[in-house]
This record gives sequence, structure tokens and C-alpha cells, in this order.
Amino acid sequence: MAATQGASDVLSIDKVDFLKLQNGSDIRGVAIAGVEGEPVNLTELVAEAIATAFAAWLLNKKKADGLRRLRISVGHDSRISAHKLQNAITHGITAAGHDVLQFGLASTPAMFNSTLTEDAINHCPADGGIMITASHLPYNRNGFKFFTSDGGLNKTDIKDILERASKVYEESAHCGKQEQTGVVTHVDYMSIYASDLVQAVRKSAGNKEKPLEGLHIVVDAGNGAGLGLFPNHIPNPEDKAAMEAITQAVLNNKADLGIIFDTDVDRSAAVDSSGRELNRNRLIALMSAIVLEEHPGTTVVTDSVTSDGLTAFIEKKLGGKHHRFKRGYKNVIDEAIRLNSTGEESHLAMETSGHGALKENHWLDDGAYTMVKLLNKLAGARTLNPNIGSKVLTDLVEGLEEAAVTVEIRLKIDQNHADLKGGSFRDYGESILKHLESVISKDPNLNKAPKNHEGVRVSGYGGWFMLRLSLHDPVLPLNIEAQSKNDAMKLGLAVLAAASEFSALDTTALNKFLQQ
Ligand SMILES: O=P(O)(O)OC[C@H]1O[C@H](O)[C@H](O)[C@@H](O)[C@@H]1O
Repeated sequence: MAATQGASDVLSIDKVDFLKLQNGSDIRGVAIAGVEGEPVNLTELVAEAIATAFAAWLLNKKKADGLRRLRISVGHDSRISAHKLQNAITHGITAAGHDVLQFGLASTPAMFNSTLTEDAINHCPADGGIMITASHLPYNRNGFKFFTSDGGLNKTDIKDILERASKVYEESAHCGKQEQTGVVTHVDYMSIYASDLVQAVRKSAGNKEKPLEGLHIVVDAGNGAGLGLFPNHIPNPEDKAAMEAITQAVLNNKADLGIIFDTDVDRSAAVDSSGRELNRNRLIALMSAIVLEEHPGTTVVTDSVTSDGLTAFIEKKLGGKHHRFKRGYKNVIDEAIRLNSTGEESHLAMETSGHGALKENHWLDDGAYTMVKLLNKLAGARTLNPNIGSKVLTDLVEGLEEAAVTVEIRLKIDQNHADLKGGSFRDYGESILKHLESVISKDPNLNKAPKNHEGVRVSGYGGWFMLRLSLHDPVLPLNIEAQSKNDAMKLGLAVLAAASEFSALDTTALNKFLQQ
């Protein structure tokens, strides 16, 4: 797929479908060859064109004329394709006459933060930031997240950038090598960013220099961030194997706490000293408890697959309001910002995936800051009792009702199947959801959730299920929670009965669950 960059000035360039690289509000593609069925589509030339396009988009956003030199920060996670993409991005920006602040190994929230930090010596704030990452995805993928001081870009911005990039890419075939007029500066921004986080923990303990001294904390930085190949498990705190690994490490080392991040540090989770996982609904419950102590009555915005137990916990135990919205961290954050603008106070937006953002932290989607909030709680408690450990945190989720059975089953739609009749998988998925809704309305054991912002959420048999369209993939994820396997199977059977007439939907995973 790669273009051939020869000695001549004219490059021969393959056709690239730039819009295929869009993944919601991010760009993602395959950067390393070798995985069957996954051809490389994020080449250096593609990355370069995207960087030039981002600079042009940013100039337009800032309503600046072509003479204005922008300062764009560029950072990357530990993937093995990071350096070549960083060089390509730098090339694309400097060739367009703008300056680059190279941060090197960085986290996604730090890149956003660089557009807010006032620090002239380190050339901040940057006009825009680019994080090179594919988040929790496998090692062969990579991608870009873009920021301005207004936050992460939205879907429309990304589409605009990719359309511009497509033109840049075609034009570059005829222009040959561009002169690099922009300046590249290396900045150790992560030290500035990390020291802000350390200050926050010190402050919460009454400015004590070492408020966590004596605690033993195990950290999984996205499964060996130094390696870039993720040899042990997917770097994702939602992943079972990942959580098992950090739990074992806590128990084996008799540690007080375990902390786990995804590769670009916007997702996180924790494990207490007894090996109890503090992720998914439990982490949202814990963060809600902390935030509601600081802001009584506030609204907590979450994604759509949170449990009924979480709603009861936030509303009955903590006296807050739970606004269950859509899946997708950007959706959740934007909704919290929207609520505030309508006069409904919200301080926390969080997904079961481990993405979390706080109003006090500029709505930055920041896994490290989420963990800082837990550490603040620990540090504060240790000023009163220096021997106290992670039980302070565990106690905060006391009373959260949890289902005995919790599953997510992902049902694939075959996009090439004749039953789609040439239509999109989204339309097909929507018709399945519509049919399911009408089947449910006739079943006396099942009740559709009165308030719902995506998919079909239904309660029954002492539990609930939710079927929705994946944000990006031709997949209908099905979440089921129930108090017994038998009840969970009854809920699963209701979905299967409604889905069975849709022959392009692969129900193998659901059948397997029902036969276990
Ligand atoms: O809709 P799904 O396929 O389950 O994916 C949902 C997830 O997509 C991306 O990874 C977003 O970054 C997450 O915020 C979101 O939770």
C-alpha cells in the first residue's frame, strides 16, 4: 500500500482512502506490517499529509492568515512505529512553515494539557497538540489524537482534516521534496506535567513532602510501556487478563495498591490490597463518592452500559444524580459540559472503559488524574492515620450492589451479506434494534428502560441487558447483568429470539454463552 519514495522528485502514490482512517474523533490505522488481513494504511507519507492538513485546519480555526507560524506539540506512546510517525508528522508540519515541540514519550492528557500550560521557557501553551497513539489497541496499530485549548477535536473536524490530507497527499506526488522552514524544539514536557500531578497529591495532604511514604504501590504502565509490543496482555484496564495480571502482582508483592493504565494513559483502574478490582462500575462509584463529597448533589455523567446498581449507589447512597448517556468518552465529556451550560451542575464524566474527566481538571480525559484523585484520598487519610492503606478507598464503595453475572458479548454484522441489500451495517443494526424493541414490548417479563440515549436497554428477571451499535465497528455489543446464570440466559434468549431472523448477524458468541 505504501507509496514509493524514490530519488526522483515525483513520487508514485497509491490511492489511499483517507476517510477510512477515521475512528470517531480519532484517526487510527495499521502502521506495522506482518499481521494477516491487516495491510499497512498508516504510512509515513499518509501521516505527513495528515500533519500538514492539521496545521492548515488549525490556522483556519484560529482565523490566522497564512503568515502566522503555529506551535504544535507532538508526543507518542511506546508503540514500535512511534518514531517513524513522529518524524513524518514533524516533517509535515515544518514543511508547511510551522514549528514543532517534540515531547517524545508522552501521555494523551499531557498533550492536551500542553495547549493550556503557561510556560514561556518551554514554549507553552502550544497552539495545538498531536498524540501519536492507538490507545489500548494491539502493537501493529497506531493513530492520532488532536487537541486545541478547547479540548479534543470532534468527528466533523477529523473528517475535515482527512479530506484536506487526501488533497495534500495527491499534490505531494507532483511537488517533490518540500523545504523545512519550521523549527523543531525538544521539550521535556512530561516532567512539567508529572510535577503538577505530584503537587496535587502533596496539597491534599496539607503540603506534606512525602504523603505516600511507606505505601507499596504496583503500577502497570500499559503492559510494559518500554517494550512497545505488549507481550503479556492488551494494554487496557477493561481487559480481564490485564486486570488479573495487576491483581496477581498486588497479591504476590503484598502491595497496598495496584494502578493500571492503557498505553496513552487516558484509561485507568486500581486494585486494593485484598486484590479487589476497582475498575468499571466500581471505579465510577469510587470516583463519584470522592466527587460528591466535594460537590454534594452533583450529576455524574456515564456511558450507557453502567449497571443499575451504580445508579442506586449514586442516587440513594451518595445523594447525587446519575445521568446515563452514550458510550464513547467524548460523548460523555461533551454531555457533562452541555449539562453545565444548561445550568445543571456536573463535575464528573466517566466511562466503564476507565476513561474519566473532571471539571476541575479542564474536562481533560486523564487516567493519571483519576488515579491522583484516589491517591489524594489516601494521602489525606494518612495525615490522620499513617498506617492506613487502600481500605479507605474500598470503604467508599461499600453498599454498591453488584450483579453476580456480568457479560459483554459482541455480535458481528457481516457487511458483505446479501441480507444487507447493499445498505450500511449501521442501517442494518438499527433495524435489528427496532425489531428487538417491538418484540420486547409484547413480553410481560421485560420492560424497556424509560430513559435511554442509545440502543435498547431492558430490565427483567432481576437484571438488565443492553444491545447497541458499536461506536466504530460492524458489531452489536450485548451487555447482560443478572443475579444468576439462569436469569442472564433468559435475557440472552430474548435477544436471540429477536435477532434470529437477521441472517447477517453472527450470533455464535451468544449461542456459546447460552450453551455454557
Ligand atoms: O462501541 P465499542 O465498540 O464498544 O467501543 C467503545 C469505545 O470506543 C473507543 O475506544 C472510545 O475511545 C471509548 O471511549 C469507547 O468506550
